[in-house]
Amino acid sequence: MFKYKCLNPIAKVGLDLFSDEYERVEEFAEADAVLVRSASVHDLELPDTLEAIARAGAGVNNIPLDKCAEKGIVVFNTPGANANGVKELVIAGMLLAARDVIGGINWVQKEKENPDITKATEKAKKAFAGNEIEGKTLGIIGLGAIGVKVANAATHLGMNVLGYDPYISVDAAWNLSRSIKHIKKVEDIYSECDYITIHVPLTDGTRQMINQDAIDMMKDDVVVLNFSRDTLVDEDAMLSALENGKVKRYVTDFPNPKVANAKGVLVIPHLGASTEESEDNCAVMAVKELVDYMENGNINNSVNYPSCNMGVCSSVSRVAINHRNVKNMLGQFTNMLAEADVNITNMVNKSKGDYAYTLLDLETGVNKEVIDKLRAVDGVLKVRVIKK
Ligand SMILES: NC(=O)c1ccc[n+]([C@@H]2O[C@H](COP(=O)([O-])OP(=O)(O)OC[C@H]3O[C@@H](n4cnc5c(N)ncnc54)[C@H](O)[C@@H]3O)[C@@H](O)[C@H]2O)c1
Ligand SMILES: O=C(O)[C@H](O)COP(=O)(O)O
Repeated sequence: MFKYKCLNPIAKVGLDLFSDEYERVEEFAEADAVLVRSASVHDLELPDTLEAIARAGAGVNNIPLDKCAEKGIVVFNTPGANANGVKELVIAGMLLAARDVIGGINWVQKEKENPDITKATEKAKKAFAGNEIEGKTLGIIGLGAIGVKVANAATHLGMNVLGYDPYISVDAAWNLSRSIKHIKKVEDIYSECDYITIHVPLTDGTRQMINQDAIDMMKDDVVVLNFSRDTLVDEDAMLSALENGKVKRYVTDFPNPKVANAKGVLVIPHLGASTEESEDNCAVMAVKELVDYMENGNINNSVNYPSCNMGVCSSVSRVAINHRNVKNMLGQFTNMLAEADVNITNMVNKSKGDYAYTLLDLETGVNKEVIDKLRAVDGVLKVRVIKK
């Protein structure tokens, strides 16, 4: 029996994929596996029993990835599963910034008891007029699952699209419309675009990426959209730029006390992935990842451990070892098994950064003594007997 805990509500269609072998628990401390959306895991004490955390979503800055890796806890996310939901809201954000639709709707609410509202509308509407986005230039920083979808959709709306991503994946490049101009220097995005949207993960390298220097390079009346994370933008610099008219609108999906009431900022309450479709997609992908890891030891879409897939075990037993990426680990494991007279029928050893993972299929079962010896190897972080 596996125990799982949901730190946020997770769509039923995903949770229904757990078989009777899984029990939902209320206590984090009891969980073997955890499902989470944006709740912070940083301040939680990670129980020794915890094997895996699946983020039903893209951003993993709410999870202490290294701390988890160090405890042999594999962290997954669900790449692309909510990208369409975000793409649609980014397009909406551009349209809401281009014309004062929200100001107009608020005006109607104020005038709703006015019997002459029809006539008054025709006088008042010029205050809410704006521009069209067709023919304008959109710059996209980060061409991953979301950036690519935004880029392709914007070209269909008649925008000129410039894209910047020095680490673009082959898959993303294949999916990108050929009409998108590949930009090699991010400065060119800043200086050439009427709309700029940022779709990169929050890391120490991207924090405050849109800073005063970046804003200084932008065209007057630029619209900046941030559906990634608030701290990617120096919001003090952004508010000054709105104040002095350099930036026309800042559209953000991340309310905080600084922007919530600031003039010129359109603040959406983190709704990018809050569609039934995205929530379902993320939940299904996250649960499948957890089940495959718990039952087969396979790792798909982990952000702190390497991908590793040996399918379903057809040998007598399978052992999974999470360990540091240092030399001679495999040699020690195979020697120990040979000494115990256990034959290896299949194995995979993969690494990602400082961490590695070894899956071993064995011709016979292994006793506790061998498992304890494997656990005692310097650099081993976790050993799991997947199949006895
Ligand atoms: N508002 C929401 O509800 C919502 C929903 C999903 C994702 N997000 C945020 O959006 C981010 C992106 O999501 P995604 O699904 O597109 O992720 P992704 O991993 O598919 O794409 C991120 C892209 O950013 C690129 N990148 C990284 N550093 C860069 C840099 N310095 N300059 C340019 N490009 C860089 C990567 O190469 C990658 O292609 C997530 O990390 C998350 O923070 C928000
Ligand atoms: O990174 C993400 O996937 C988004 O920010 C969505 O977060 P949510 O699952 O809390 O809506």
